[in-house]
Order: sequence, then structure tokens, then C-alpha cells
Amino acid sequence: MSQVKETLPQRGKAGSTMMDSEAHEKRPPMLTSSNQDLSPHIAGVGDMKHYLCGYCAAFNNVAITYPVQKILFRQQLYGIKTRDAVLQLRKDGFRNLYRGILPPLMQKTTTLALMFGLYEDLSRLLHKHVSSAPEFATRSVAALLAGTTEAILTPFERVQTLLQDHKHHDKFTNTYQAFRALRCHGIAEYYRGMVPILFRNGFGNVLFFGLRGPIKESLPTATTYSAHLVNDFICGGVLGAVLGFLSFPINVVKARIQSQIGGPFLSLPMVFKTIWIERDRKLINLFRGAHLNYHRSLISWGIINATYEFLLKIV
Ligand SMILES: NC(=O)c1ccc[n+]([C@@H]2O[C@H](COP(=O)([O-])OP(=O)(O)OC[C@H]3O[C@@H](n4cnc5c(N)ncnc54)[C@H](O)[C@@H]3O)[C@@H](O)[C@H]2O)c1
Repeated sequence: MSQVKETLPQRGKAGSTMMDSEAHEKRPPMLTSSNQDLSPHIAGVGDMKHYLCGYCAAFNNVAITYPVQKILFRQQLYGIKTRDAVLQLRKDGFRNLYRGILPPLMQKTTTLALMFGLYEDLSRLLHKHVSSAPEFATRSVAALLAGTTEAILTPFERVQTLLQDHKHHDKFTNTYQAFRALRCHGIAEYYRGMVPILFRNGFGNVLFFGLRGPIKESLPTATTYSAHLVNDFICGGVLGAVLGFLSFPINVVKARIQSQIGGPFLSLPMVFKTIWIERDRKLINLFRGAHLNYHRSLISWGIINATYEFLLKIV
């Protein structure tokens, strides 16, 4: 009697060290240049399901973790303790708790759709056109390019920073007004803080897609949907927590750069030096909120990875 039907086929060991999800098993075979077929639907390029699953995974994540994100944002910006950040939000009132959620909902859903979708498409395209290069290299370049493309949506993260910062509460009351308030400063003002975002995205994507497969391979082999869900949450969460911690100082600098409206565009090293001096040159002060970010990133990327992989199986 065959096993209960919800049991998934046994996964073989990933053929490639870069195998980053069992979704590969469901994909049509990678075309080589010799049997190249011009119809993109066979090659898998333009397969929108990775974009759709990334979009839904991000929506799920932001809706659940936004309040935690807001607490750690206040800690990044003002270098205050968690308790003080919570008191600050309580003082702002419940009606302000979800103030600023629209930009991340619009941004994170789109950036994660781009992140997962472009990674898949660019990996296939690069592997097809640069078949002599090792798969590790083509996938890393695909991850880097996907992260760079995500930075197109910097204006949303920039506006979210302004809405989350209580020192701007009197300047605008919603996302639309925040976008309008920047218009008189020119288009560059919407992209203030893009350099740290480019570094953060590229660094995060290369390591996330490069390590996701090996970490999942090291976990007990999953044979049911629920076991896969747990494994995917664990490998996404572990990676999210570690990468979120390593990129925390970049976000501290990004938050400071983006909390400013108008004025000169200061370089990443210059802003970092200013913050370092302000925080008594102590690493512990630079990582204020990192513990909360660690837990939020663990939950966020556990939710994102588990939702993405689960949806890939049913789409
Ligand atoms: N941090 C990671 O583990 C990781 C993993 C893979 C890829 N990346 C790359 O880094 C980029 C940023 O990843 P990240 O978002 O985890 O970095 P992050 O945790 O540094 O968040 C970046 C910004 O996104 C917004 N944000 C994040 N989570 C939010 C939430 N739950 N609610 C509201 N706003 C939220 C905030 O403005 C935050 O400053 C990704 O788009 C990707 O390109 C990061």
C-alpha cells in the first residue's frame, strides 16, 4: 500500500550545493544551450509563481511582525532600551501603532516578489547563457542582481522611516502626505539611504540563497507537508536571525540617514563615524535593539521561507 498521499516524494540529496529548495524538483529540467527552446514557458523563465509566492509570503510576514519592527526601529534611531521604546509607542497610542505599515506592505511584498522571482529567472538565464561558469557563481550573481533591483523601491522604505519616527508626527499624518512632503526636495530625496540598502540587500541575498539549501539538507529529511513547513521555518529563521544581526549596523546608519529631510547627502562612512562617536565608541550601544531584531528577523524569515516554500508546493 503506498504511503499516505500527503507524504511527499523522498528528496534526494541536493544535486547542487546551491540547491536552495525542493521547488527545483518540480521545475522543468534546466535547458542547456544544445537543446535550447525559445519558448520561454518551457525554460521556466517568466514563471510567475515564484513572484506570487514571494509576494504572499511578505504580506503574511509584515502583517504579523510590524509592531515588533516598530519597537526595534525606535531603538535603532534613538539608541534607547527596549522598555523605553515600548513606553514611547504606548505614549503614541494604539491608533499610531500601525502608523507607517502601508509603505512596508507595498514595499516588502514587491521587493520579496522581486527577490524570489528574479533570483529564479536570473539564475536560469545566467546558467543558460554562461553555462561554463560554476552554478555557485551564477546563482550568487543572480542573488546580487535581485537585491540590487529591490533597491528601486527605496522610496517606500525611506517614507516608512519618516512615518515611524515620532519627531515627524507633526509634519504629516499618512503615507501620501509623507511622499508629498519630499517632492519639493527632488527625486534624489526619495532615494536617500539607497547605498546602505544596496549593500544590505546584496549581502543578505547571496548568503540567504547560498546557505538555505545546505542548512535544509542538514535537517532531518521531511516526508510530510508539516515536516517541510517546520524545516523551512527553521532554515529561514536561522538565516534571517544571523543575517539580520550581521546587517544591523548598516540599518542603524540607514535609519539615521533616512530620518533626515533635505540637506546634504552624507556618505555611509561619515554617518557611521558620527553615530560611533555619539554612542561613546561602544559596540554595545551600536547594537541597541539588535536582540529584538534578531528575534523579529528569526520570526520574519521563518514565516517568509515557510510560506514561500509551502505556496510553491500548492501553486
Ligand atoms: N535579513 C535577512 O535575513 C535577509 C535574508 C535574505 C535577503 N535579505 C535581503 O535584505 C533585504 C532586507 O531584508 P530584511 O527586510 O529582513 O531586512 P531588515 O530586517 O533589515 O529590514 C529592512 C527594512 O524593512 C522594513 N521591515 C522589515 N521587516 C518589517 C516588518 N515586519 N514590518 C515592517 N517593516 C519591516 C524596515 O523598514 C526595515 O528597516 C531583503 O529585501 C533582501 O534583499 C535579507
